[in-house]
Amino acid sequence: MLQVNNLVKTYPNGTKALKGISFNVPKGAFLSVIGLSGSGKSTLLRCINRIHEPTSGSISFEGQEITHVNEHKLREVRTKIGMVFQHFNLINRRNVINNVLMGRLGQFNDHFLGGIFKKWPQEWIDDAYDALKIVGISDKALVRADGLSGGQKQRVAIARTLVQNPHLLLADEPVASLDPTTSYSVMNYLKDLNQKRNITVVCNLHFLSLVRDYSTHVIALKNGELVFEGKPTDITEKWFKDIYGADAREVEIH
Ligand SMILES: Nc1ncnc2c1ncn2[C@@H]1O[C@H](COP(=O)(O)OP(=O)(O)OP(=O)(O)O)[C@@H](O)[C@H]1O
Repeated sequence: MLQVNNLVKTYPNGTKALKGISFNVPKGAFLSVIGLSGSGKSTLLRCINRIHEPTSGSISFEGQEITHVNEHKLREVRTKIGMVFQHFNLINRRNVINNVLMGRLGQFNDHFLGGIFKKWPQEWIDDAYDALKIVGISDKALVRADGLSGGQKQRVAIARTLVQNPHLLLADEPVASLDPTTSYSVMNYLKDLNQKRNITVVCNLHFLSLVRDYSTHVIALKNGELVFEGKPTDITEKWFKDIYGADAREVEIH
């Protein structure tokens, strides 16, 4: 469903963040992207949904080349690609239900002003409450986003993705700022999205224990290059040292 071919990203300051990355993501996969800090993981995700413009190379999504599409087409593509971030990206001064409803914005641009003035159609509001129930925080619907814990914020971000109903979810270190127990709970929601709703997931992760528990496929980046592609069980001690360096020790999250 996603083919990345020879993707290069050089930032304006000359940093070569991606140096020609190629890989395929099959439909229904849970692909983890691993690698040291600075290896290019966030840049890769941001190039896929064009938050950052790739310098060269191509990205094909559901059979369509999306690297050079116009603004109109790009907006349409983005309705099918959800994003979950390390720092949640909620609107802090708005309540939870409004944040969840933001997941519908891209699909219904005509209603944008309605959303801003809180005139969401009742059916959408009902859907948003259902999404909050799925992630277990419907009691927080009317609380401002800045009154939530990190784990609760990430569940709101996942509920926002649920109402968007994307075909592909890009998750950029979704549990990096959460405690281990909350991390597992958030990862389980992502797994449900992947398995029960058949949403393909591409997820940057730091902990290999999470990679082994949740992903079907793995790629590893090192200094902007793809150095490993395989299954989680293929990551041997030798590969671990290749990816993270000879002195690296695995840190488990339980
Ligand atoms: N906006 C930017 N302008 C210039 N350089 C950038 C920019 N964003 C990232 N970089 C650089 O690109 C390289 C890759 O960064 P990136 O954030 O993609 O890595 P990462 O693997 O996601 O790291 P982390 O795990 O710490 O989030 C790094 O050298 C980084 O300093």
